[in-house]
Amino acid sequence: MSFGERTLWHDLDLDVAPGEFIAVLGPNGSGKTSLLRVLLGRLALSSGSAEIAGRAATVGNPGIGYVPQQKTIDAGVQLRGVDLVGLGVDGHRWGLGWRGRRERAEKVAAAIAAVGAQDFAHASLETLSGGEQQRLRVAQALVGDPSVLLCDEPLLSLDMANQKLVAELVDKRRREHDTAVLFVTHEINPILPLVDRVLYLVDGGFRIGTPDEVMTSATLSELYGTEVEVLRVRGRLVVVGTGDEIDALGGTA
Ligand SMILES: Nc1ncnc2c1ncn2[C@@H]1O[C@H](COP(=O)(O)OP(=O)(O)OP(=O)(O)O)[C@@H](O)[C@H]1O
Repeated sequence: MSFGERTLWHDLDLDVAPGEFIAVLGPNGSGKTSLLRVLLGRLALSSGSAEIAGRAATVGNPGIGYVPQQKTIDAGVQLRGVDLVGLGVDGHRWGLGWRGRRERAEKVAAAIAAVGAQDFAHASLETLSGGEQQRLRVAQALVGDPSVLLCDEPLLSLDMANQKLVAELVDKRRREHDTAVLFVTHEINPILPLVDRVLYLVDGGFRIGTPDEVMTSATLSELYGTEVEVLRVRGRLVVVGTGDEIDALGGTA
């Protein structure tokens, strides 16, 4: 994938199995969101191909659920949680008659229940906390019964309890429905126990493997082209020396 002279990645060959949980890591501008946009059919590859369940990536693929980067809901937007989740329903599938409307409402209610959002789904989104809004965004992504779930920084600006809750919702989905997950994040620790493989992008290069294979001082030093240390502190991974926001020292390497 290139933009003019700039190559985000090349020779990237990634096969994601049903039910697999892949964390996509990398510094700002390394191409994580671009990778999701390729799979969503919103960005064309410079060369090569991207397929979802054997079909070329296209816009509006009902097999994909997408949790976009969290944006605060603008004050004055009178959208409720049920409306947001309803936007994720593929209209054609449910028809327009009362039966279609009832099936649609049942789907929306089931998705809201699956993320435990019944108590606040009828409130205006602008009145909800970041964690509550994020649970509804996950419900919106799941309501179409996707076989692939793409998540772009879904834990951003959530406290630890809500990070855990949202990560567990995604994990439950892939375990119960064999949904493959690509999870873009700057913070691997909240999802470390769930991750099968890591795709780590840095400045045109990448590594793919289990967290134990990729998250090592040797591998990341090679990838960043500078001395990087990966430490394990109380079960958490601490990365030092990258000079970017993944760095435990906050980019002051
Ligand atoms: N349509 C485009 N045309 C030209 N350049 C683009 C386009 N889309 C993205 N880029 C560039 O590609 C690079 C990768 O962007 P991308 O948003 O994929 O990075 P990212 O890894 O998701 O970053 P962040 O962690 O900051 O969200 C950036 O330098 C961006 O400016």
